[in-house]
Amino acid sequence: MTILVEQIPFGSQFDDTKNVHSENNTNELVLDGGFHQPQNDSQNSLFLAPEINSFGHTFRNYDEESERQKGVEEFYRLQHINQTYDFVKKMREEYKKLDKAEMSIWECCELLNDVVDESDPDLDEPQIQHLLQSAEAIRKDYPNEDWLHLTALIHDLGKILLLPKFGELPQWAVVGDTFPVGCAFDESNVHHKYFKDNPDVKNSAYNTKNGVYTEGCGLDNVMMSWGHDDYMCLVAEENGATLPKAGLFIIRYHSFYPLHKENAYTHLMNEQDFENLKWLHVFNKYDLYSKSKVLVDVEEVKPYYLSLIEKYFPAKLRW
Ligand SMILES: O[C@H]1[C@H](O)[C@@H](O)[C@H](O)[C@@H](O)[C@H]1O
Ligand SMILES: [Fe+2]
Ligand SMILES: [Fe+2]
Repeated sequence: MTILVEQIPFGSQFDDTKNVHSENNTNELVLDGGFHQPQNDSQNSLFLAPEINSFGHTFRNYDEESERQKGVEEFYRLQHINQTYDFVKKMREEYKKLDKAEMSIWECCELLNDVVDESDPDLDEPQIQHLLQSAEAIRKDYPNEDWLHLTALIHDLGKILLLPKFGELPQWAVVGDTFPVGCAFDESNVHHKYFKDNPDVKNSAYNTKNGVYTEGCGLDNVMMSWGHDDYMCLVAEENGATLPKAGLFIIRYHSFYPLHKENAYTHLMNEQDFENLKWLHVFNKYDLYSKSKVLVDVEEVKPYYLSLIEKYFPAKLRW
C-alpha cells in the first residue's frame, strides 16, 4: 500500500530527506555530522509534496482571508491567552496519573475517527486519516526505519484529550502549535499579538528571554504549552515504549513550529536536542505535506501497523 498524493499541478520533490538509514537499527541511531544529504537522483524521495492544500491555499498560511481561517485565528486567540505556566503545571499533574483508560495503541487510533482539529488550516478529515497518511508517506521514503513509521502513526494520538472520557479539554488545550511557558513568548509564534492578554506577560519571573530557565538547559527541563504532544509523550514513556529517543522527541515537539520552522528558542536547547532536531525536520515534511483528501484504506494497512505496535509497545497502556 502506498499513499496516493492528489493530482499535483506543481508537484515538487523533497531533496533534503533521504533514505540513507537502510539497516534496521531501530534503537541505535547514528546521527553524526553527515546527516542524510542527497547523493544522486536515484535517492530522490518517492513522496511528492503538494504545494497547495485541499482548500487551494499554501500550507500553514495563517493570513488567508476565509471563514476557515477566522476559526483558526480565534483558536489561537484563546490558546495564547489561556496557556499559562500555572495551567500547564496543573495539567501535567492531572494527566501524570494516567487514570482515564486502559487500551491498546490501535484502539486509540480508532478513537481518533471522531476527532477534528480546529487549529489546522490544512486538514478537516478525521484524524485517523492524518495518522495513516503521514505514516504511509514516511514509510515510502524510509522503508527500513520502522520506528519512524510508528512514530508517525501515533504522533497525534494525544488529541483524544478532546473526548469526554479523557477530560474533554477545549481545543486550545489540545491542538495547535506549541511554545514554552515560563519565559517570553517569541514573536515567531503564529498570531503572536494575542499573547498580550496572557497574564504571564506581566509576571517578571516569566517575561524575560530565559524566564525560569537557564541558557542551554535542555528542552527536557522546559515546560511546553499543554497539548497532545506532551500528553502522548508522557503516555509512551510511562508505559515503557521502546521507541528510540528521537521518536519520543518527535512526538513531544512536533507542534513546536517556532523551534523547528523558525529557529526560535534554540538558546534553551542542549546538544542532544540538536541531534534529535534533525529527525524532527525529516518527520515534519511528512506530517505537514501528506494532508490530503485522498484517503488511506485503513483495513489494508492495519496488519503492518499492528506488527509495529507489538514490537514497541505493551498490549495495553494506561492513559
Ligand atoms: O494545527 C496543527 C495541528 O494541531 C497539529 O497536530 C499540530 O501538530 C500542529 O502544530 C498544529 O499547528
Ligand atoms: Fe500534532
Ligand atoms: Fe500531525
